[in-house]
Amino acid sequence: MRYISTRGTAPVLDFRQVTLAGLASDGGLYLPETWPTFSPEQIAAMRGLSYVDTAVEVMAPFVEGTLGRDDLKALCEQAYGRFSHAAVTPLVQLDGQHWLLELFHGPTLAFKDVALQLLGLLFERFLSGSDKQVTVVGATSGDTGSAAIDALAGRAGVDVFMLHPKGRVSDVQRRQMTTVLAPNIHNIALEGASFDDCQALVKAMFNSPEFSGTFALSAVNSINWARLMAQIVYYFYAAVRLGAPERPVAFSVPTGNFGDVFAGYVAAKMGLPVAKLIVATNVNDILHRALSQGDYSQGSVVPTPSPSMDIQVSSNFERLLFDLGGRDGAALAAQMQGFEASKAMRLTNAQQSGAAGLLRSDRIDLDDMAMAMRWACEGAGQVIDPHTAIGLAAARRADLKDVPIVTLATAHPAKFDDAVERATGMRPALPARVGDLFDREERYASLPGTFAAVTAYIAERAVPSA
Ligand SMILES: Cc1ncc(COP(=O)(O)O)c(C=O)c1O
Ligand SMILES: N[C@@H](CCOP(=O)(O)O)C(=O)O
Repeated sequence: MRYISTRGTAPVLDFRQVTLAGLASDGGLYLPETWPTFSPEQIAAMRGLSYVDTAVEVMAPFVEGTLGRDDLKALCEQAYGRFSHAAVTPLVQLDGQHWLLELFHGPTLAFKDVALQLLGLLFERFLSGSDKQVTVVGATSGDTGSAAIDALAGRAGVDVFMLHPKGRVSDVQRRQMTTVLAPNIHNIALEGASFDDCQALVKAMFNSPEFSGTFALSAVNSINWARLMAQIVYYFYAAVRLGAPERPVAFSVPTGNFGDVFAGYVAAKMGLPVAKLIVATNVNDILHRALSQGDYSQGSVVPTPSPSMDIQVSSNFERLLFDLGGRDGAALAAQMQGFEASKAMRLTNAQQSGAAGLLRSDRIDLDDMAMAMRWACEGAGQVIDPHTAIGLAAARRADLKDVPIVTLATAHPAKFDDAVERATGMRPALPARVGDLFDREERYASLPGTFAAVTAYIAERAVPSA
């Protein structure tokens, strides 16, 4: 499989190269040159497969030329062996139409583990035997950071510099990052910053010829294609269990950086019968405005009880616009450069109507979020986190008849215990597997959110490429 950039001019890469590369050198994002597809018979043959075997079927076409099926299977067994549920991503029925797909049974209690446990092993595999030292620069609103740190702590050949917006992640999220004291892990809390500011700094580092020429930069955010590839798997796994390919299934996805829902879009391109993908946002609703009105204009970020979705520039939306706009790299580069200059853009008619076939969106406010948490708790005995509640609220008012709707349960409720308690009166306990999180020493740097301050901090600690 070969990978191309959304902006058309970066070199074409193979899977190993794209995994280590992160952002493309033309500022774009990598994606496969063509979408592999499965016939209904091939999808039907996934019935009864374990999560690992489903993962091998779904991901094999993307790693072709770099990893064989046996190697891929061994990596998946190792990655998903750390999950606390035998089904890895189990389905839980709420009522006659609604299901939760629990994605939080990994080591750091959020869906990010599904991809990052594998990505950590891919880094190890692709760097072994070389003396290359990779500098991972990442931005997090809480969950990517903890999952990436768990996956990469102590690994040879990788230093991790993780930026988070100071005071805008939950206590559990922060501690999951800052109590990991491995020497290759560096947490940076950016003062007065939002996740968008952190993400913009990361992209600026990739786009700086001087900085990216000095360090072998790599990414663990969903700008890295391998992240999305691993997330496609659970759409197949869930839909097949609910009757695909004969019965189409809809998914409701709590959305911020548009990575998780883009993985669902790819599953549909690969032949999975997806009735609808519901893009559920909180009040930081740039994606809802874009999909419902064609207006992709950046507002300022409002802090909410679903902090991981407090995002107003959704990186992976670029991948969707590229695919829907006929894969014209030059046109997309001009559109994105216009957005970067003015913080606003209109979707083209082709992009808007292309999206409308599969995607619909909704914006969920605080009251609707709290109501969904109470409904799940009182009606179905399920305590859910605020992000999942946003997905569930959108699913419940989607008006899709006769179709099972699966809401992606993206985080364990205990990661957001204060918000859950406020809405439901129940305070979820942290699972034993996270251990004595609140007794451990924390270590992180607090820095002003400027390019100069952050790059100076990294340059003092990272190993320059040869
Ligand atoms: C718990 C949780 N739910 C939902 C999201 C949104 O996912 P995405 O950024 O892939 O749209 C995130 C962050 O990415 C998250 O951490
Ligand atoms: N919600 C995320 C934000 C980063 O998203 P990513 O999927 O692009 O890594 C987080 O928790 O950090």
